[in-house]
Amino acid sequence: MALKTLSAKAAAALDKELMSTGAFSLDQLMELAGLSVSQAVYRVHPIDRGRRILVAVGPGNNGGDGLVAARHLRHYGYQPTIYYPKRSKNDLYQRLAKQLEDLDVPFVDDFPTALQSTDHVVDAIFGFSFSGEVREPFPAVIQAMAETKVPVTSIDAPSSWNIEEGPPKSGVGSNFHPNVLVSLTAPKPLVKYFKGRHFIGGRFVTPAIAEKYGFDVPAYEGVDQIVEVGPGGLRL
Ligand SMILES: NC(=O)C1=CN([C@@H]2O[C@H](COP(=O)(O)OP(=O)(O)OC[C@H]3O[C@@H](n4cnc5c(N)ncnc54)[C@H](O)[C@@H]3O)[C@@H](O)[C@H]2O)[C@@H](O)CC1
Ligand SMILES: [K+]
Repeated sequence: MALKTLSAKAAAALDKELMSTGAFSLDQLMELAGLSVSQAVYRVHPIDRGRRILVAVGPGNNGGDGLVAARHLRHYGYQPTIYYPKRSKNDLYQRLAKQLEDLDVPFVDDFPTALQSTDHVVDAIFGFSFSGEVREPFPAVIQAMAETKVPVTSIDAPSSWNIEEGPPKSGVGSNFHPNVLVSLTAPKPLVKYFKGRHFIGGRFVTPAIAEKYGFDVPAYEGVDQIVEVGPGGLRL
């Protein structure tokens, strides 16, 4: 049976609701989202497969999740490197970047070169608020992720994919098929085009919210922040 999906509009409304009537702060949700992603990377890419993790960080909250994941991965013993070309002036992102700098995590300007010496990539460029055609400087980054043999884990959406309709039919992103996807809260409709390992993360939703938005809270086990589900959002 297929898992219920959340449209981009519903995902944005749910986010807003969690941060208003739900009484969460963005920092809290981002911390839990990033923690989920770090656990998924640990699961699919154990440390003995190579410690070097390149995190491609976009300008919004998807990027923030990537910065948080990088910090947790650093504490697990990985060696993250951050590509963050459009740094936000927002205080939250500045603090997340400072926390990484204090752990001596390097920030690099040249993504294709960094890609040549990494063991795994985390795609934290765009999430459910992406729309239209990919603007600079990200087309070359998406293209490099599409062509690399290094495994890629995408946060919430493969960046450049349309949230409802999946990979673009042509141009940037049409050949981008990441190996792993961590859907936050619930999968987005694009999962039906995704063929890799698929996890749900973001263990912060109440049963009442899940019921209101029409999806099931996955059966997280023990202290896990992620649950693996089938590729296109099918239950395993
Ligand atoms: N409730 C949840 O599930 C949570 C979701 N979070 C994350 O927040 C994400 C959504 O964050 P945001 O709404 O900030 O948006 P995104 O991070 O998805 O992207 C928005 C940014 O991308 C830019 N952008 C959009 N289309 C573009 C294009 N075609 N070319 C270049 N730039 C483009 C926008 O200008 C904006 O700066 C989710 O996907 C998820 O990763 C978490 O941080 C918090 C909890
Ligand atoms: K992404």
